[in-house]
Amino acid sequence: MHLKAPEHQVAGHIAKDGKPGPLVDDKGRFFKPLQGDSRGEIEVKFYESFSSNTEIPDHIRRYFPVYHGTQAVEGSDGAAMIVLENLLSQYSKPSVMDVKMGSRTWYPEASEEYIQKCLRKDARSTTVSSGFRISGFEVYDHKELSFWKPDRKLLNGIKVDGVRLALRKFVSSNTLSDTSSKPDSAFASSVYGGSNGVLTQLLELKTWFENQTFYHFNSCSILIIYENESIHDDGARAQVKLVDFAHVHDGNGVIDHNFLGGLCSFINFVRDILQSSDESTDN
Ligand SMILES: O=P(O)(O)O[C@@H]1[C@@H](OP(=O)(O)O)[C@H](OP(=O)(O)O)[C@H](O)[C@H](OP(=O)(O)O)[C@H]1OP(=O)(O)O
Ligand SMILES: Nc1ncnc2c1ncn2[C@@H]1O[C@H](COP(=O)(O)OP(=O)(O)O)[C@@H](O)[C@H]1O
Repeated sequence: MHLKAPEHQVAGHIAKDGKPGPLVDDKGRFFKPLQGDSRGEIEVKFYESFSSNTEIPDHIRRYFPVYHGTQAVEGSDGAAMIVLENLLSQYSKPSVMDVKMGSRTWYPEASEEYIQKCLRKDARSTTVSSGFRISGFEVYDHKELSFWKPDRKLLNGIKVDGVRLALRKFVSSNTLSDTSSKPDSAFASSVYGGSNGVLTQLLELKTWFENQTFYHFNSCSILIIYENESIHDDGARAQVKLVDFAHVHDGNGVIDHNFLGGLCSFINFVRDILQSSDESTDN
């Protein structure tokens, strides 16, 4: 089995200081290291529960990576990995964004030290103010014919205006590293709009979150993906997926207000960009 580091990972842990990072194979699978201090265990428990939960409708299941169990991986010093569907395997020039949901990324059962660390990051980013933060993104630059990724440290500190700008850059065709040029939002309607676009998918998820009480998706991310190669012909093939279940808890019959609130807020940001790009094409 030939394994390599994923080309378009936009957030989360990477192989560093002897610790394994995620890997992908050529058969469409994504291997995520089992994280220590119960996180790996919690994520496996979630995937086992979710994949056998017969009350999850198919139209919702498609928003989650397919789970293929766990496996000790030779290429990674025998480390145990969670084996998932590689969400990017069918994309050749993907733009990818990771949006961490919720107005708090901590939960009462966590250690005081962990809560304090989360609180600092939540307050410094748009987590507290807007109910989500952009954790990372990478865009295909149609002018430079290469991928562009903003600096993670800078991205972590952006405020609401920065989020609006990032959401526009994510769907723009002009040179993205040039801070003086205004993003043209050329792909806003093909990526965010339409019956298969991001907004429609987010609204479908919202309907489920308004009712589901199985799980509380603490610190979970929405991954947005689209294809640049086919954007002018076959379309953007935009997909919304949920990833990172290392802090999911039982919902115990209670709505996940933290995720739902963040989702509603994120929907409003996406809708605003769609509306403003419609207005600019009308003029
Ligand atoms: O260690 P850090 O500071 O890189 O924090 C990780 C976060 O990075 P960031 O907030 O972007 O700096 C990281 O955030 P992203 O996935 O990159 O959005 C996770 O929150 C990670 O925790 P976990 O894997 O969800 O348990 C976080 O790891 P832990 O601090 O929880 O180990
Ligand atoms: N199933 C997947 N297929 C493809 N890429 C993925 C998948 N899951 C996660 N990723 C990539 O890895 C990043 C980190 O994933 P995540 O599960 O949040 O890891 P961590 O727990 O280290 O934060 C995501 O932002 C995304 O770029």
